[in-house]
Amino acid sequence: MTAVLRLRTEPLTAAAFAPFGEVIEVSDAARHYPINGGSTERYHDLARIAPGAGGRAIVSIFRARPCALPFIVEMLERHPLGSQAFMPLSGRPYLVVVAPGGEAPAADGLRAFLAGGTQGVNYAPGVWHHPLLALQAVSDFLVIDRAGPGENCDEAVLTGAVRIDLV
Ligand SMILES: NC(=O)N[C@@H](O)C(=O)O
Ligand code: NI
Repeated sequence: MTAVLRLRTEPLTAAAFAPFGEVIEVSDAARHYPINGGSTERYHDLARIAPGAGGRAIVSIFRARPCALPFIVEMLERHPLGSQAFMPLSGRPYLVVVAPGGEAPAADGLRAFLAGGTQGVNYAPGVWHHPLLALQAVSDFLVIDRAGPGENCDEAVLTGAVRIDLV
């Protein structure tokens, strides 16, 4: 029987997520100022989009089916050559499961965040993360990541007898 490590989700905040990248959201903590004659407030430069050398930043939409809970995390991936940003378009929460960069993700280093429906995330290059985990219903996400030469997706199976059970 595989041991199950129960990983509780934590709220997504810029400070808590800082080791993994940025949170993309309307926040008074961000630099913001009025534009367009005052009709619009610009929340400026919220994430470091990094297409890497020879890469190009591309914009896509992911339509994701919801995952069932509790969710067993068995693998993570990373994009060593560029960042990857997700911005929810459907207004629903989703799960963000990450581990610090490095050769392989360690199960005891995993963090699980419950992202709100108006919070995006930008994974810095090389940050281990689980592929998109929508919740509740089919949800759309705007995705900004990298196109270009080179292999930009490493996958790692969580080793050891530990599986992460998100509750
Ligand atoms: N495969 C793909 O484009 N998406 C993943 O990288 C992901 O993080 O969801
Ligand atoms: Ni990814």
